[in-house]
Amino acid sequence: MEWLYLVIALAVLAVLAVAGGIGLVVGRGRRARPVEPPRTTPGDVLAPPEAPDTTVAEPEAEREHAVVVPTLERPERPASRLVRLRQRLAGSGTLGRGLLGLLSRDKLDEDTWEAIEDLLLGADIGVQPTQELVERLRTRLRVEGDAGTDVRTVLREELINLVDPTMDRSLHVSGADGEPGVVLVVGVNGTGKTTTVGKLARILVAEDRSVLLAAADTFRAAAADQLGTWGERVGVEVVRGPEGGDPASVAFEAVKEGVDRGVDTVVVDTAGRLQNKQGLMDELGKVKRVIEKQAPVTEVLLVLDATTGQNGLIQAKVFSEVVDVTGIALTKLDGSAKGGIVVAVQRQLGVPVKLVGLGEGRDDLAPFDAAAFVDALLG
Ligand SMILES: Nc1nc2c(ncn2[C@@H]2O[C@H](COP(=O)(O)OP(=O)(O)OP(=O)(O)O)[C@@H](O)[C@H]2O)c(=O)[nH]1
Repeated sequence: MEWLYLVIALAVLAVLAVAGGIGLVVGRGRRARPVEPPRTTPGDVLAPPEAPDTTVAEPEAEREHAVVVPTLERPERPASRLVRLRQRLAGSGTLGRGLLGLLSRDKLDEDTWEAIEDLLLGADIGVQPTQELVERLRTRLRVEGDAGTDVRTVLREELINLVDPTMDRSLHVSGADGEPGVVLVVGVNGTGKTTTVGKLARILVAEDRSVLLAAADTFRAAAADQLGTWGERVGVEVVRGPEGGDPASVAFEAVKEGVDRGVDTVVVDTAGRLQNKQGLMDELGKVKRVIEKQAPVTEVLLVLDATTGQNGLIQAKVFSEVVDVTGIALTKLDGSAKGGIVVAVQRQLGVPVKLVGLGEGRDDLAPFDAAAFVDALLG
């Protein structure tokens, strides 16, 4: 009989030992594993936002006891970003090269001037600015041509005039009396609004500003997640509400939080549903009104997709009638052979282009500069 007790006791001990072993393995498997992020150096073309995060994600239920050490990225400083413009505008190079080729002909006859006009119109510069530019070039080349003036120099000067170097292109991201600056970002769906908010947050962080983001695009749930990912990478928090909730209340909470915490800038992403002008006016009007119970909106940025040409301009016009737009972020300029849209949009909306989107990389948003832009066009 004793031998039977002995066998049972041994069996129980064996089972306990095996169970303990399994417990240990599961416990280890639960820990988060920080991953070395790719180095961000100026000039790098970074991966699109969908690139893997800097920490290995864990299932929600297992996250409770995990210690996640976030590794923050250091975004590129804005000053060095415009150098990428030249190569990214390669598609638009046809405009610069084409114009220079035509203007350098021995004889500038009517056919040549017509071809110049066609080239400018094809680059979306718009009818009125095209006529003005052609008139200026005709006069200057007639008067100065014989004196041996360089065609390229004349064209460069006139294009810069057309883009207007006198416009104030500074972003108003600071509030008065210690209040945060509030940047309201508006525009049609798909123009790159949320991406631009994320990229703008990086520009502000690169300039050592504290930032809070508001996911007031409650219409598209993924937009808030998208912003969360952008924010996480650079240590910026996102205030969000329930899906389908009131965008104005999210914006209000974010700006309130910004005031309470004393952050430098709050950037508010909005939904760009263009179902009708009245609906848009009601929604954006309300968002702006409730924000201003906390702090004035210092900048209203309209995001416009450069590849949509005149169509995009018509839609953009509706937004500019609904809110007082103070600056334009022109996205996807890298994919467009129609750099002339910069001139058309400024003329039609009467507002300066302040930022340009140059690609899907995280730091592919640059402050706009008229001379650098024209130099990139001329190649
Ligand atoms: N090539 C290029 N792609 C861009 C640029 N800016 C944004 N995109 C891409 O455009 C697509 C749409 O961007 P989103 O930011 O989701 O657009 P959205 O306007 O917020 O869209 P909704 O949230 O639906 O209103 C994404 O694939 C972006 O990566 C740019 O400057 N260049």
